[in-house]
Amino acid sequence: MQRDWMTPPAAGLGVRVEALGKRFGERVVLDDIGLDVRPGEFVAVVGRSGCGKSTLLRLLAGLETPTTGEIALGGAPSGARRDDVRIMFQEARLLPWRTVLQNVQLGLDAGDAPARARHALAQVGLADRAGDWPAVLSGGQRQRVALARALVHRPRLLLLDEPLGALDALTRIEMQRLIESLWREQRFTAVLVTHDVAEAVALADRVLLVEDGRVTLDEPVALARPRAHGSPAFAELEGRVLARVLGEPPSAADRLAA
Ligand SMILES: Nc1ncnc2c1ncn2[C@@H]1O[C@H](COP(=O)(O)OP(=O)(O)OP(=O)(O)O)[C@@H](O)[C@H]1O
Repeated sequence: MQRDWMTPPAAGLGVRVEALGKRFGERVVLDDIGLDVRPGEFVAVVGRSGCGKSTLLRLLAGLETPTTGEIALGGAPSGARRDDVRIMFQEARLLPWRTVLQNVQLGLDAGDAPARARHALAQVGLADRAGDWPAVLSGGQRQRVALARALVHRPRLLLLDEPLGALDALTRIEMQRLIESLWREQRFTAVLVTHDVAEAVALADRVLLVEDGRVTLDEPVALARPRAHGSPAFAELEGRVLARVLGEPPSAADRLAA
């Protein structure tokens, strides 16, 4: 029988951020962030280490409170954490004394929780590992479990804080493909923080650069999906965004294109 939780959620949540600032003591981390993410859009945020990317994601998740400015999710002012907004980190953060299935069903009401968790595990290709302990999984498999733990709540906004940062290059590309196919199927809005400009260009509709507490670049990625790493158009865009992240002057070709 088809159940509600087997179908994708109604629509992704739109995100609107205005004049967002965050200070920790005297340190101004975010100064004046403006951001508009359409429902169902996939946006990547890049920037140098320490520029405040994770802080921005934590603010969107309701894990931090803004010092100044406003965040609206789905048109409503955001405050506390909400169930349809999930966040995934670089570490899977699984409970080692619980099985894979128990980790995924944490936080669900009893009833059909095991069936929902199994469904989410199947979506990430781990249907046969439900009874395993986290310790026997590879790093990539643990991140799949973390992804299932987010998906089981049918998120309308998925926040991804460098979730593939600790994986080897091949596993990373496999996981990128999995995230992209789930995003296409489930239609959640996605905001990905990554150090890897190629990952941002592979997955995002737009790449944003955060510098000096502001968004200083908003680059649309108009390449057809799935995107071929290394194609000339991919490499050109990746090189251009990377140069901006590193603060290098534009090349002659960029100046002509601008
Ligand atoms: N809870 C906190 N208390 C004090 N300072 C903090 C706190 N959280 C973050 N910061 C500071 O805010 C700045 C931005 O941190 P954040 O983790 O958001 O950067 P990031 O761009 O995600 O960095 P990275 O790419 O290295 O992960 C850093 O200087 C960090 O020390």
